[in-house]
Amino acid sequence: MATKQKVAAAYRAMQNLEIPEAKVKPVLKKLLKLYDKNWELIEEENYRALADAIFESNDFEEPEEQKKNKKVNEEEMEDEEASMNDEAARPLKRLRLRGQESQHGDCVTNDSPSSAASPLKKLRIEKATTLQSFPAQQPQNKAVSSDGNVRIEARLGPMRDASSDRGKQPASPQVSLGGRRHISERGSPSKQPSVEPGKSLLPSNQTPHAYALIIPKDEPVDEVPEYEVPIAVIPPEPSSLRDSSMKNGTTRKQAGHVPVASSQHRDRVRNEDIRPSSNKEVASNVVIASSAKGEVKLSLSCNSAIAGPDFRMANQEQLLKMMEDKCLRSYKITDPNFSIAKMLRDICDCMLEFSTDSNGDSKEGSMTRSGVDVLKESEAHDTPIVEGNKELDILSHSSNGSVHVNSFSALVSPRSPFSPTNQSSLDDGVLLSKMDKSHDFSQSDGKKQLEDPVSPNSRSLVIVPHHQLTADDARSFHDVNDLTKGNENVQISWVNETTDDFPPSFNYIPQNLVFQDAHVNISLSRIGTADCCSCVGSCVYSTHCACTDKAGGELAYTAQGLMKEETLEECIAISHNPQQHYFYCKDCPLERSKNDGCLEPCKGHLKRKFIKECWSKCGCGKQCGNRVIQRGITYNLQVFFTSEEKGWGLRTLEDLPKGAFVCEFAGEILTIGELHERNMKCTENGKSMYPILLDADWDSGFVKDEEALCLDAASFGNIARFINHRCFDANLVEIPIQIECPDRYYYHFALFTSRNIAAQEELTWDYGIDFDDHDQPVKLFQCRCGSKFCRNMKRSTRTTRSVTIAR
Ligand SMILES: C[S@@+](CC[C@H](N)C(=O)[O-])C[C@H]1O[C@@H](n2cnc3c(N)ncnc32)[C@H](O)[C@@H]1O
Repeated sequence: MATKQKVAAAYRAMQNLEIPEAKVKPVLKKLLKLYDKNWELIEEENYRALADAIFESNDFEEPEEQKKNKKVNEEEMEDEEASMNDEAARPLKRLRLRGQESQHGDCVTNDSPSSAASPLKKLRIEKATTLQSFPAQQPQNKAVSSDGNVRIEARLGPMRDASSDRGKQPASPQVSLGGRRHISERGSPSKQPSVEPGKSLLPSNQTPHAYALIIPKDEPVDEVPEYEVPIAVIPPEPSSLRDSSMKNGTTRKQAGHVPVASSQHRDRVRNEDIRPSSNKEVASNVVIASSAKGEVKLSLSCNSAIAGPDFRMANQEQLLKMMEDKCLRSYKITDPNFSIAKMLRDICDCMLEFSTDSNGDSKEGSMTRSGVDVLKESEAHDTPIVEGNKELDILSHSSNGSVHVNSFSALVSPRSPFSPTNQSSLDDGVLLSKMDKSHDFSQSDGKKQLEDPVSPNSRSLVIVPHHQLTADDARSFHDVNDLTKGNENVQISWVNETTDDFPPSFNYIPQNLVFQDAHVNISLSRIGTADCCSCVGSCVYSTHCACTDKAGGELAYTAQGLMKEETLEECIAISHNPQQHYFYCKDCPLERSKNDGCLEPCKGHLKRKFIKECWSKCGCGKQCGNRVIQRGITYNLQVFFTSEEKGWGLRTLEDLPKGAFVCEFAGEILTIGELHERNMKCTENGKSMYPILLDADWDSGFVKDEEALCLDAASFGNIARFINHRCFDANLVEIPIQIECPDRYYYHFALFTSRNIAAQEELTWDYGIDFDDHDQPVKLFQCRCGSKFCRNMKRSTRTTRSVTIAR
């Protein structure tokens, strides 16, 4: 049949579905382009691909940017149209390419003119974003499109610097699947290094490619968000593969189904007619974990018991082929170069990028991770020695009916000797993606390095069969990415490049908690009209705000959420010249708490400038500019082992502007009496306390014992417990923030940057210690702050400040 007739036949078929020619034409053109004019694919199943594509294009409104692309593509298509009538269909290049490479884990990106010009593919690329989530096991992470499918996107190739996204909305909702790392409401700089996959995956000069995965939902979804997606195409499914793709519960239309007229209707068809029969109990699991040195372990498990007695193990080739076909057909992946092995390596890349960069995206969108414990780094991980296979491999079945599929590539791990282990979460094998230390961002020059994509050492994948893992190896697959255990808006990783030590064990609490006796009375009834504002929206625009009035009459924060220069300088000046701001209690609660019969005179407390933030009883909203610290940590930080014998420390992974809120010092709220008791116990058993007094307002009147409070972050604390002391020129300054209490005996101890801080710099704060005063609640330490103003070296005669932290 001549092309003209084929076009006419397609129009007719669509006419039967009451689709006007005008709608068919542009989609048909795109489809022809996508299929390299292979009419067979378009005609199959009564033009199902065409109909689906038309419906998809109708379902979603395209964003401006896509429309622009579309226009360009339309122009590109003009030539196509001209030749539409006379050119014979060319061979199916994309499928052939895919077929060629699918036999190999490795693939070469197709940048041929035809693929580059593919409008559909281009639109996909527009949509590309970092893999934020692997939501198959986490329904709450699924982004459900209006056709009832769940969409995950993974990006292959050089990553866009996320900082370029600052202040912009994600291109489409699904892009922000895991908004966690983009949470910064003030557009905090969140740099994402442009890490590229290894040489074998993608030549350095290639443009980014995107894979778009749509996992069919298995349950009806009542409310589905609308997504802006490009025209999606479901290529017809050859009958030879149909059975296999249906088996695992993939919701596909049966052959011969006539596409229906709306996405809602299609949902119904899928849910009612084609619902998988028995996949409710599918017990598959994806475990992704990484170590401090950038190794990523992927473990995919599926329960073979569900397949019944006829279960047989697919060989590697079959499995790859089946999965690739499935992805290309069922999941609407339109990239002909798609390969599963490559996708797995991409997951490793994304994981590495996710865990090492300062980009944002995703607490909620984080990949599915098992609760692999925080465990130790194995030294044996450092030197890969054997060039190995580059393919996906199926290692073994386990005796409990599970099958473990492990992927490996490039290099075989040098680890040895190995001994059997029964790490249940690691099962039978691991895929490790290694990042060469010389390219690690944590190197001593303090700057993140972009990986050399052509260096075989820059990142490689190594396979370590599970049965060869020692307990030490297993420990390296800890949940390194988040010391906060999901308690903060951002994940905070740790790294130790100096010793074999783990971070100390403690309970992470994002906010202060009362230990026992502390009387922190937070109640709405205590907040009078003078203690909360009646502003509407944000107090930034308010002429009169009761909260800011309390703190000096002016909003303390800039529109970007930074502490205003003037306020900040005032706070810094207090820290720098404490003598001028000391006050002395007549009857010091601290001395009273010692209860040793000899009441000593008060040694002085530093009166600080308070900031009052708005709170729940205020008229303003949650986004009010006068609510900064209560939104929590927003910058990318990392705990690291210092090289100056200070133990662990905290550093920033991104540049921080002056006046930025870093974190609050959170811990157990103790009465001063409890502090004293605990101090004595700790002295006896050699334990540490990290106490700070909440004494910045003790001069306001007689402080009752139960109101004289302090915080101890040693056993229960947040990330601030890792911040080391630096005399005088520390880069953080403490500022008391009053939020939910009208009194100032309880307040939040917030740490703000006192200057611009470059990425990788250690964050420090002046504890205000007088290193000459040995009559302090806790033991002093030998200061190694390195400051030229170090009080420990100079043995200053400065009096004791009220804040004391010692080990
Ligand atoms: C709040 S903790 C800071 C985190 C601590 N480095 C760790 O490893 O967990 C305070 C303790 O860190 C150590 N430290 C903090 N600053 C220090 C400094 N400038 N020089 C030496 N040790 C320091 C002291 O042992 C101190 O008791």
